[in-house]
Amino acid sequence: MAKESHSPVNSNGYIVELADILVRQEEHIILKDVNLNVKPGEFLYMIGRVGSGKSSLLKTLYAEIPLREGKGFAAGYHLHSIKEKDVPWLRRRMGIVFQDYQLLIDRNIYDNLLFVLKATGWKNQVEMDHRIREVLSEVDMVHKGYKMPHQLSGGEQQRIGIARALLNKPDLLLADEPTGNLDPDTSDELMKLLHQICKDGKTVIMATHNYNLIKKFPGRTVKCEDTRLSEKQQEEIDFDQLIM
Ligand SMILES: Nc1ncnc2c1ncn2[C@@H]1O[C@H](COP(=O)(O)OP(=O)(O)OP(=O)(O)O)[C@@H](O)[C@H]1O
Repeated sequence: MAKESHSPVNSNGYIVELADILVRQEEHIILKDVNLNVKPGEFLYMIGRVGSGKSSLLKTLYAEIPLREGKGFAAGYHLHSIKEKDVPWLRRRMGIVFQDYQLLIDRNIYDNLLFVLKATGWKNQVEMDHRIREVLSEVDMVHKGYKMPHQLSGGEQQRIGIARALLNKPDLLLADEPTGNLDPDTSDELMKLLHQICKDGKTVIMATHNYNLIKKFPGRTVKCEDTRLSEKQQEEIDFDQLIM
């Protein structure tokens, strides 16, 4: 493993490197002997049945689940030795997108984004305003800042979820079932957006159990299955196995 660095990439050239890690939820072993290398700019799908450990692995990457066995590196930080005080800094290097959007329902979109900027240390009003406009433009929602979350469709709310994840210019975007609540057409639009964000230079790791999306938008794929993580070639994926 490379040493801690301010660069999001370690000396092996990876933005994520996991070596023989074990993922537990309480006393249960969810995944073991996990090895994974992700290069900057890659789009990686993480697939597997409900309960196979996709969310747990993502939570390990953003240090919600502490890494106690094995070694891990993500976006500039060693996960096996990261200090509590550094976890917010790790999270600033990652954007996290959730299935249920997790917008604050008591304020409009602009204020949702402003809240995150202030919470992550931004102070200058002009700079915050500029950054909010930039991210809204990236997700094609520039005229929707005044809307309340409930006035947006699910697809639009998820675009805002992505905009929020981009606020601090993360190197790595983690998306946990981002299309889980969306209809197929809206899911396709969102996938195009995520792939565009990847083309623009970000690394994207996306957990999904919707194999049809991978058929339409092919990409490197790893699967959580029977407590193991393994790489799958496109032809090995059973596209008929659509588990919603
Ligand atoms: N907080 C928790 N405490 C204990 N066990 C948990 C906790 N969260 C998840 N688990 C268990 O860990 C296992 C893996 O769950 P996880 O959410 O990582 O799977 P997943 O592949 O993301 O599933 P899904 O597609 O439903 O999100 C499941 O058996 C689940 O019941």
